[in-house]
Amino acid sequence: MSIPLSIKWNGQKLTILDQQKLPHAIEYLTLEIVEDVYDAIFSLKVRGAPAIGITAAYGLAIGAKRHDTDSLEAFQQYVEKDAAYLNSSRPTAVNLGWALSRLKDKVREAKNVPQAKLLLLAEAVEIHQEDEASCRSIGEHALVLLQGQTRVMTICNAGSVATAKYGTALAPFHLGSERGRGFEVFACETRPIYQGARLTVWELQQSGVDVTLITDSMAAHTIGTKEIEAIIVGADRIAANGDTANKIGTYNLALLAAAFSIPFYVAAPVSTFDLSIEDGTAIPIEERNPEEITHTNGKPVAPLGTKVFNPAFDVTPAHLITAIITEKGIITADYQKNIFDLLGASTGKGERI
Ligand SMILES: CSC[C@H]1O[C@H](OP(=O)(O)O)[C@H](O)[C@@H]1O
Repeated sequence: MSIPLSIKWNGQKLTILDQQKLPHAIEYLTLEIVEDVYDAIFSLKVRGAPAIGITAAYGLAIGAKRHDTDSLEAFQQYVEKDAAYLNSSRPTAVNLGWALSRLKDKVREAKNVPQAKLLLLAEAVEIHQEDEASCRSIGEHALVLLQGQTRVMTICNAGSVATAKYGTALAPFHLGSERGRGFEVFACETRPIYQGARLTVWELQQSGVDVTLITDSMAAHTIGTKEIEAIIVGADRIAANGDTANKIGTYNLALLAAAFSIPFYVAAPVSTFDLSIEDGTAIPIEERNPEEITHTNGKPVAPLGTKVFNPAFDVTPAHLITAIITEKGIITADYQKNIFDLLGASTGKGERI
């Protein structure tokens, strides 16, 4: 797979692929301080639930290196403050808070500040490496599920650049291409910031996958006329009952899948599950700058001062989801029961994974 990695850590330096420059430029940014990481996440230079979590983890670790104190208590307070700041960059993807929580837990194991700093960094590297393995496993499980299905639709970008590597929803296409398993993918452009047109199309072309770009409003007509056989999407937060938050427009596709009686799959690592919430009504939905809708290339399209509603995500009810594909396996309804079975009895209600 010849797609540039979204996140690089060389032991000293954190660099990210600037996703706002894709697909026409491959540029990496070095993030040196916590504020750089916050800005990179907030401005979607790095985006995608898993990639956000990995980047924030490194951000917390590099930020902690700058805290010169011998007091472990003071150090832990600094880390808590930095983690809260990074966690405020975007509200919907649970991977952000999940990754930061893992690092904060590690600090509590430390006996002194130098050890705490090493533990933070080691945990960030661990999260990064785990995600690559998880995405590859999701791709393998998804290939099994998609057997006999060639024409598949997706929305947004749940691809390699949104993760450590391979992606979630796009993982089967990247892996399949390496094995001569052909797909015809129909990518929704994903207004208002075009993750589908800019990122998914580019990724799949890099992997030699047959990809066709459509506007979001073409989805129903395309499913019917092109005889789409399945829809597969990523996720930003999955509640205990299986309700799933993903890019705005995903709910539309789930309704269309039901109307056309085709399967609707969610692909996500277990780090995207948030068992502390019963259902999707508790998932915070990010609302972004109205100019993402009123402007194109910085120029106003709508009349100035137009009232705008710009939610970046929607929530698909579990009953519209055919299966959730994770690195640990595939789950189907009854999600409430099967999610806990999949994750083991240790994750009781109210615990994050
Ligand atoms: C595997 S990426 C998951 C998820 O994140 C994306 O949102 P954004 O581009 O705003 O970061 C999109 O919802 C993907 O499906």
